[in-house]
Amino acid sequence: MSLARPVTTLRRTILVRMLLLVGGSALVITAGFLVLWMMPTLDRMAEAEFDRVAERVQGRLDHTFKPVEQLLETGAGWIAADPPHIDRPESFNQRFTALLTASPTITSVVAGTTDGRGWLLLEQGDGRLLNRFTDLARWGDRHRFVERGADGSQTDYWETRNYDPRRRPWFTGAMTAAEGGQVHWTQPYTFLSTVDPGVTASRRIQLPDGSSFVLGYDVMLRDLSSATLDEQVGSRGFALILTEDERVLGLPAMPAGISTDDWFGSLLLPVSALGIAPINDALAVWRQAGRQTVPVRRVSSSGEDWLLSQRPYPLGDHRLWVLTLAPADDFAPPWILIGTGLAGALALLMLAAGLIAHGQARRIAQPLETLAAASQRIGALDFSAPPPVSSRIGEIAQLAGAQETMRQMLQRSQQSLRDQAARLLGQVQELREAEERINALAFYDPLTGLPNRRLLGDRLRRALSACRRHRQRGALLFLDLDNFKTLNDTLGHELGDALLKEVASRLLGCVRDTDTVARLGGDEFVVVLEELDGHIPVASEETQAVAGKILAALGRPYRLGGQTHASSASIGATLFDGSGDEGDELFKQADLAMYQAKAEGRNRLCFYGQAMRDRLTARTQLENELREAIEARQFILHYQPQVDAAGRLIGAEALLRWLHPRRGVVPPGEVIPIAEETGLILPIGHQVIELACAQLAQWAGMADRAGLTLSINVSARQFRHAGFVDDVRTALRDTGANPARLRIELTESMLLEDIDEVIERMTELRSLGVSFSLDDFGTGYSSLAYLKRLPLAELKIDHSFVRDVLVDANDAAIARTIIALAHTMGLEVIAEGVETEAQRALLAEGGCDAYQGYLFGRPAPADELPRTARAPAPSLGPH
Ligand SMILES: Nc1nc2c(ncn2[C@@H]2O[C@H](COP(=O)(O)O[C@H]3[C@@H](O)[C@H](n4cnc5c(=O)[nH]c(N)nc54)O[C@@H]3COP(=O)(O)O)[C@@H](O)[C@H]2O)c(=O)[nH]1
Repeated sequence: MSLARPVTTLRRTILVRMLLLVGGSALVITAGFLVLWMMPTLDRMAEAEFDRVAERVQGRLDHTFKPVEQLLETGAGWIAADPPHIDRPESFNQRFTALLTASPTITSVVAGTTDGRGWLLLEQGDGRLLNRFTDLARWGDRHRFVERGADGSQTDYWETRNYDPRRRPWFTGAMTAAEGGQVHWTQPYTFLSTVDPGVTASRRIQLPDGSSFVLGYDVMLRDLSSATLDEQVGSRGFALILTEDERVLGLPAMPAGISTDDWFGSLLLPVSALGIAPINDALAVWRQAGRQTVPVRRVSSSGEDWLLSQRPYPLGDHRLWVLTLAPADDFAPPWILIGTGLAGALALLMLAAGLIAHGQARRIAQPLETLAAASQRIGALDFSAPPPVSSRIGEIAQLAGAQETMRQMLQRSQQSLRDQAARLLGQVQELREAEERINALAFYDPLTGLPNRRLLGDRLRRALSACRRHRQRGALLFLDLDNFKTLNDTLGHELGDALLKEVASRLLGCVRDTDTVARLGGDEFVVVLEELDGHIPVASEETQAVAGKILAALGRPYRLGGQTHASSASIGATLFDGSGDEGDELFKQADLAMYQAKAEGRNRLCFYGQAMRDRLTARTQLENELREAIEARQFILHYQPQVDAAGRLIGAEALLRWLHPRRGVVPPGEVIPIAEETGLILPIGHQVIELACAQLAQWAGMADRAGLTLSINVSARQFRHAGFVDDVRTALRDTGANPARLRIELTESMLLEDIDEVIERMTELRSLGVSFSLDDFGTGYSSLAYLKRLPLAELKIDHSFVRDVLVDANDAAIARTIIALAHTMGLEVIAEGVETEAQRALLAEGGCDAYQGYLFGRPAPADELPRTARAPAPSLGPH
C-alpha cells in the first residue's frame, strides 16, 4: 500500500486546530459582545456624552444668568442701605463700576424711581464709562451724560431724549412682579443706549422712605451668545438658545463665510433665518412631537443621523429653550480605538492561545514524533534502542510501550532471521550445487561430459531456428562406433568407457565451438554442425569435410590399458535448413544413413538420400499401421512347442504375429524393432501379456494343456516400464491364469544396465508366481555374479550355438558349458532352434533338459499346437 506523502505534521495540525478553535471562539464571542452588549451600550454612552454636552450648555447659561441675579441682590442691598442721589452719583458709580468690571456679562446698570429719576452706568468697550442721569421732575426730558475715560478724564454734557425710566421694560416688569424683591427678567428688547438686543434683570427695592426703587442689570444677547457660540458640540454640532416663539437668543457657532456682524444680526430673528437645515429639521421633529422637553433624541437630516437635545430654561417668568444638535457620528464610540483595543485583546488572546496550543501540541506531538521516528527506524530495520518517550497521556504511553515490545520482538526476530538466513544461505548453496549436479545429470552425459539427448534436442531446435533466420543450412551427423560392443565385451567396461571418453574428446577437436557434440548413450554420438552454406551442394561439401576429419580422428589408434586398439565409426548425415524437418525426423534420417554406412562397410559417411527417404517413408507408414493395428487388436500369438528330454510337451513359447489386413501374417522381426524405437512396444507388449494369460487360462481347462508352461518375450523397454508388473498382475487377475504357468523370457542385454532394478522387478514378479528364462544365453555379456542374484528358473541356449553345434566344436563346447553352468546354479536348460534329431541328441548328451525348435514344431496358432510328445522325424523342412 502505497502511502500518500504527508502534507503536514501532527504538531502543526493540533496547533492550527487549537488556534482556529480559540480564534473562532474569540471572534464569535467578540461579535456577540459587540452586537448584544457593546453596541447598545455604546449608543447609550454616545447619547449620554451628548447629554452631558447639552447639560454643559445649560450650565453655561446658569453661569451667565445666576451671577447676574446674585449681583442684583448685592446691588439691591447697596441701594437699600444707601439710596443714590441724582446729584451725587459717586457712591452709585463707585459701587456699580466695580460690579461692572467684575462681571463680564453685565453691560450696564440701570435704575429708576417712581418719581422719574433715573441712573445709567454703561461700560463702553474701550474701558470708558458712561453715566446718564435723569430727573424728569427737575430736568424734564433733558438728561445729563457723563463720560469718564480710563485715564480719569471726564466729559459732562446734556442731551434731550424722550426717555422715561418708568416706561422701560425692566422698570415696569419689576414693578409689576408679584413679589417685590423677586428678580424679573425682561423679554429680549433693544437697549436704548447701545441699540443692542438684550435682556435685563431687575428688581424692585423698597427704600426706607417707603418709595420704590428699581435696579436693573443689562445683559446683551451678544454676550449671552458666548454661552453657545463657542460651545463645541461634536465636530459640526450646534448649541443655541431660543425664545419660546423660536427666535434666536443665543447664536450657535458661526458658519464659515459669514461676517460676525451678519451673524450677530441674526439675533432675535426667527431661527429659520439662520438657514441651518439640521436645526430646521430637528425643530420640525420637535414641533411634531408637541414641543416637549427632549433630553436626547435621534433625528434625521439629509439622510444623516443627528442627536438632538431640547431643554427648557426658565428665566424669570419666561421660558427659553436650549437646543443642542450634533451629528450622531460625532458621539459614536471611538471604533478605531475600540477596534484597536479589541484587536489587541484578541491578539493577546491568540498569543496566549498560541502559546497554550503550542505547549499542548508539543506535549501531544513530541512523544508521537519520537515514536514516529522510532517506527521509521524500525521500518528501516534499525532496531537500536530509541530515545525514551515519556508522556502522561495514557494512549501515548501505551503506544510507546507497545512499540518498545514490538521493537524488541522484531529485534529478536531479525536476529533469528539472520541466523536462519545464514542457515538458508548454506542450504541454498548446497541446493545450488545439487541443482548444478542435477542439471549436469539432466543435460550432460556423466561419462563424457558431452550434452545428452535432452540437451541435444534443445541445441538442435536452436540450430533449426538459427538456420531459418539466417537462411543457412546445418547438418546432423549420427555416429556409431564400429564393433564397439565387441571391444567393450573383450576389454571390459572400464576400458570401454575410456574409449568413449577419448572418442568424445576427439570429436570435440573436429568441430567449431558453435557446433554441438552429444552422446546419446552407448557408442552413439551426434554432431550438429551449424552455419553451413545455404546451398545444398556447398553444405554437403562442408559436412563431408568435417565428417572426413571425424573419421580420420576416430580412426587413429587408441591407447587403452597400456595397449593400442583400433576403432572406427560409421556416420549418417542429413542436412537441414529449419524449414520443415523436425528434430525427430532428422534423427531418423541420420540414423538410417548411419545404418546405410554400416551396411556399406563401415568407417564411412553416408548422407541421407532418396532411397533412404523411401525406406523412411515406408517405416513411417509401418509405424502408422502399427498404431492402427494396436487400436484394432490385430496382433495374435503363435505358439511354438517346448519338449522335455523324453519328448513330452511341457510348454510353448508365445511368439507375436501381426494379422495385417492386406499383407497377411507379418513376423515380429518387422514389428519389434520399430515398435521398440517408437515406444509402441508398450501397448503391443501389453496385448501380448493379455493374450498369453488368456491362453493359459483357456489351457487350464484342458486336460492335455493344463500343465504347460507358456513363455512370453518381453523387450527391455517394456520390462523397465514402471507399469509392467501391474500389467502382468492385472492380466493374471483378469484372466484367472495360473502365474506358475507363465514364464518371462529376458535377454542378456537387459542385464547390462541397472541390474539392481532388474532384480528388484524380477523379484516382485517372482512373488506373484511368475518364473523367468534367460533367452539367447551365451551371446551377451552375462556376469556370473549377476546370474547368481537373478531369480531365474531357466537358461535358454541361443540357437546360434545350436545351429552349428554339430559342426563347430566351440559351439558344442559352449552348449555343454551352458548346460553344466545352469545345472550348477540349479537352473533348467532349454535349447532353442533345434532343427535336427542329431542336434537334439548331442544336446541331450550334454544333459539338456528341454528343447524348442522346428524339430518339435513351428510357431502356430494355439489349436495347432502338436499334441504329440515326441517330434516327428527330422525331415521337416523350413517353415
Ligand atoms: N518382445 C517380443 N519379442 C518377440 C515376440 N515374439 C517374437 N519376438 C521376437 O521376435 C524374434 C523373432 O521371432 P520369430 O520370427 O517368431 O522367430 C522365432 C521362431 O520362429 C524361431 N525359431 C524357432 N525354432 C527355430 C528353428 O528350429 N530354426 C529357426 N531358424 N528358427 C526357429 O526363433 C524365434 C524364437 O526365438 P527366441 O525368442 O529366441 O526363442 C524372436 O527372437 C523374439 O525375440 C513378442 O511377443 N515380444
